[in-house]
Amino acid sequence: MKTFDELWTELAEKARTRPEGSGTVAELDAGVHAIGKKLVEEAAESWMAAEHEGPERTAEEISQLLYHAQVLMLATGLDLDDVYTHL
Ligand SMILES: N=c1c2ncn([C@@H]3O[C@H](COP(=O)(O)OP(=O)(O)OP(=O)(O)O)[C@@H](O)[C@H]3O)c2ncn1[C@@H]1O[C@H](COP(=O)(O)O)[C@@H](O)[C@H]1O
Repeated sequence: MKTFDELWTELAEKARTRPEGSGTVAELDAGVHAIGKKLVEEAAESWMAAEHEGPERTAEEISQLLYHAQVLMLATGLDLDDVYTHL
């Protein structure tokens, strides 16, 4: 298990060091348009899971939504504080 902040630290490091085989690096290379599509897809899957598939599947989809949100932040050069300032 990892927290949101721990995932951010891991993904930022992947973006910086670009290790072979990283899905995050591949997604960053695919660009903002492709990442945005994944984000919307996971949002829809979270919604569908919440309505029809129960809390465990919903949590899984939301975790993927958070992952893709972080990848979009990395792709656009945002840091956590840039987002937190709006909370
Ligand atoms: N938490 C995640 C995570 N959540 C979602 N995803 C990606 O989002 C996809 C989920 O999308 P889908 O539900 O559509 O499932 P899918 O496998 O894409 O299905 P298809 O579209 O392939 O049919 C997964 O396949 C992963 O590519 C994630 N990829 C990585 N992480 C974590 O990010 C860290 C870095 O990962 P790497 O960059 O791959 O080393 C690790 O700690 C990982 O656990």
